[in-house]
Amino acid sequence: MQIAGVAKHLNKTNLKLLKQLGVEDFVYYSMQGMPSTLDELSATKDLIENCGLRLAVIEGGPPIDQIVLGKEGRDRQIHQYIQSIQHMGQLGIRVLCYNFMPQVTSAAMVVRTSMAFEERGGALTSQYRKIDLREEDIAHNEQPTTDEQMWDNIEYFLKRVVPVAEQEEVLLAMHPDDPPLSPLCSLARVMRSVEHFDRLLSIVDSPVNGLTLCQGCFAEMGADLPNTIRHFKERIHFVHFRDIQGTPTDFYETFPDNGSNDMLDVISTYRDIDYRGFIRVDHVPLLATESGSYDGYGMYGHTFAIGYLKGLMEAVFGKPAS
Ligand SMILES: O=C(O)[C@@H](O)[C@@H](O)[C@H](O)[C@H](O)CO
Repeated sequence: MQIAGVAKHLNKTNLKLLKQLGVEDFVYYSMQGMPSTLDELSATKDLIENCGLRLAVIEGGPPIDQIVLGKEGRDRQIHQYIQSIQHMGQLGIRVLCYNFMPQVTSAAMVVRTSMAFEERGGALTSQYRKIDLREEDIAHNEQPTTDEQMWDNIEYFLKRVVPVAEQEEVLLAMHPDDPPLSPLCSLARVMRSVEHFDRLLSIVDSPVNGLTLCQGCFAEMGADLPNTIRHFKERIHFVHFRDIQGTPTDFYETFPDNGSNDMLDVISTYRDIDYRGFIRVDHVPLLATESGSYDGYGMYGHTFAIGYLKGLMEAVFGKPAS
């Protein structure tokens, strides 16, 4: 298992910071799409490599909104999706983390009711409380959707994309819905339980059809993390390292050392299943040294969480050879 670093703002300073923390691999993260031509993706890879890191994971991926809701533009988007997977294959980028949340607005994807909940020492973090969610928080013009429509849309997508991913040796890592609750404002969200992930994996039973073990989301589901990791084993293609406190309908995100799960046990479980993929730090609280509003991607918080993760990994795997 290796740490891959993420920086919402892809610039040389952040890349250099990750390198200084001892990170060797990088996650390109954008919910607005990814470089769409081979040349653009190759230039992004060069920028990252010039700072001494490898481009290992694409997160977010190509536009998927039409695919998710089964709309008339979905074949065009699938065509673009296939091309992007081919580009990744050509450039040796082996992991694609994506999600199937209705992408009607960013507010309809990772849904929170507060972005200013106070964690330890007043560090800002996010909170979701079902009772606080109002319809107008997720304004959209879509017709209500059902679970079975969403499953049909996933199947339509996977049947066309998985064969290409197999050929290109690109691992597809479906990220859970966050929060894993459905429907939210009349839109169904199916990636919300261990059983539903089993169904996802069986729709096209290929080794490349896998998941992102987002610790935060599976914890939000109320799932036991070590058992869940053992359950999915080799179909885990990517890991998000974070934690929460609370229940599916009332939780807040925590520092990774301040949540409800035993992180040493969790990291030991990845060793037990011989997980060989990447793990990245996910949402972190906003610290006093930072300005702006909370978005989970402050570099100070990431620096703390990477250090903590490195310590856990050293305890479990031993000191890496220098
Ligand atoms: O901060 C985030 O956006 C992530 O926690 C996920 O929502 C994840 O990146 C996406 O779902 C991947 O497509």
